[in-house]
Amino acid sequence: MTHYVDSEVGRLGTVLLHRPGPELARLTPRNNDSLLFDAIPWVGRAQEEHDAFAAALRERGVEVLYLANLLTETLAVADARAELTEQVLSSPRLGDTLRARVADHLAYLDPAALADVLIAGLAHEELRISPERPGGIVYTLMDRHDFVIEPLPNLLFTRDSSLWIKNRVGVTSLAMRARRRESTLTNAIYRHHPRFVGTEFVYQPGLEHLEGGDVLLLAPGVIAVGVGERTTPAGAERLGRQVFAAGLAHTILVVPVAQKRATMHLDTVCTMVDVDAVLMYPNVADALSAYTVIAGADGDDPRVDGPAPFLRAAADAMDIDQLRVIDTGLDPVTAEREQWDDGNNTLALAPRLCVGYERNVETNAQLERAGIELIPIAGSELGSGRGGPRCMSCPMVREPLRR
Ligand SMILES: NC(=O)NCCC[C@H](N)C(=O)O
Repeated sequence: MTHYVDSEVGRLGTVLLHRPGPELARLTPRNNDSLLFDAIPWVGRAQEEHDAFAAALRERGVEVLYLANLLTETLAVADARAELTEQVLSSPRLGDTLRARVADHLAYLDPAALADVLIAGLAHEELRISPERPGGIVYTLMDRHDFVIEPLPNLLFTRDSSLWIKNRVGVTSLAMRARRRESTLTNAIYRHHPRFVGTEFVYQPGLEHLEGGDVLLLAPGVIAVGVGERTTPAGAERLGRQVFAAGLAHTILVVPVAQKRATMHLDTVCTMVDVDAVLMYPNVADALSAYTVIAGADGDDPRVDGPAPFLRAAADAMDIDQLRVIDTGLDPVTAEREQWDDGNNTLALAPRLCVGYERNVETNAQLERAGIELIPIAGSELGSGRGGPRCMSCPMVREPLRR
């Protein structure tokens, strides 16, 4: 099975999604901020919206893989099960007594039930504690709203916890505490699931912070990396070194993005909709700059040029006259509203064909006017975590772009 992605827009063949489940039901007004959601989603409706998203992809011939299924299959491999169990048990929050109780609890779960716990976490009252097997001081002092194992409601955004560059997978190093454990799951899947046997890695968890939402494959050999709230300059440098060493790219554009929730990743302000066109938030488009990092010859340090305006630097690196820009919204206020609602965050299924949230009416009209076909999906509940179709998808196979 060959997984291969060298652009943002080559015809999509296979994509990794996560259908939201019980982990979303963990969100309450007490914890939604720390779990990185702006509202409390209606879980059933979010699932319906997600099923419609997956159906839209399948109708266009895309193979949809679900993370929970891959995880369940991975947990049938003894080494993977041992590794993932060990990882949750190693949390210093637990202490030895509670750790032993949690270990007992996990040991009896079949792979599907264990996958559920790794994704949805374990609430205080779900751990059966008896007088013969007490939870100790840690369990006693826990608030009943605390989690013994924290849930992963942002697993929905599969874009961020792994990425593919050509035939290599990168398992990322997520910046926010609420998301760090996500990459233990993707790491285990790519290392142990039979589908991925022999796959080489271009990034590993534990390295400098890097999230997939910041990585845009502008053209074969040219990668833009946003640096801001989630990806650090050191993460961008590390990715650059690793892709250069593996011969996966010749140029990295390092693009500073404001460290704000609305612009947490580069793909919240810019996504590609054609081989030479981006959908971009006009309130930042002109201010966005890029440093061009070019692979050194024979292991020399890479060369860093710039800063230059992002659109100019990108066109030069891509070896095209210019990168066409389609604006989010029409006027600045609509643009701001629609950027917040992930109007920029489209997923391309092929050049000039993409999926976007239906609610971003002006942005979608702009796309149509520019000759881009938009497949609208509902996202009133899905969007409460601040992510759109690109964030909710990790392409594993795209038709290579011919240059
Ligand atoms: N690539 C993306 O922009 N992903 C969206 C992630 C949303 C999630 N609630 C987060 O704050 O990390």
